[in-house]
Amino acid sequence: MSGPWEQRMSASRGVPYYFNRETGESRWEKPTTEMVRAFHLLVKHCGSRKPSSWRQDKITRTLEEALSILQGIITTRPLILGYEQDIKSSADPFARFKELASEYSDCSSAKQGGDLGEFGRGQMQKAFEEAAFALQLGEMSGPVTTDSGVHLIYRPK
Ligand SMILES: Cn1nc(-c2ccccc2)cc1C(=O)N[C@H](Cc1nc2ccccc2[nH]1)C(=O)O
Repeated sequence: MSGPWEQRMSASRGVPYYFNRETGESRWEKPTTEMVRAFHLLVKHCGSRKPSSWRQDKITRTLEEALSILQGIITTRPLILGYEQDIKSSADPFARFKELASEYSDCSSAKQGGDLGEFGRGQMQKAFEEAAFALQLGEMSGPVTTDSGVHLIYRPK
């Protein structure tokens, strides 16, 4: 069984149950092992769960500023377009996404272009998981907010 789930035997009932070693969750029904591969660009803010990153020791921007940087209203870059518009108007959106994630994402996955690899349900923060699983292949999300900050998510073809 791939992903964080493992099958265990219930001593009291004498039947198998499923334990998620990442979240500590147990359930009787066998979890679907649907997995997705996603990349993301994270802009943290002062209220983020961990308001620091490889880019900035102490992140002080507000949530509003993080959102507008992601959507391109206030940009700290020479380009007039924000990240989201920039990627959408690019000849190769996925290549552009990885370039911007490598340079601007506040997640340590920036080192590999924002690649989070494959993950199943129950591994990422719920809002991120729902958005990632709802994307079609080759599609990018709009801004997705989690406790970590504001994300753009890309599901490669
Ligand atoms: C979930 N994850 N994978 C990596 C990662 C993956 C591949 C290579 C290096 C790091 C980093 C992280 C991570 O939680 N990073 C956090 C920020 C963050 N919070 C997230 C919430 C949901 C999905 C991705 C997220 N990344 C941090 O650096 O403060």
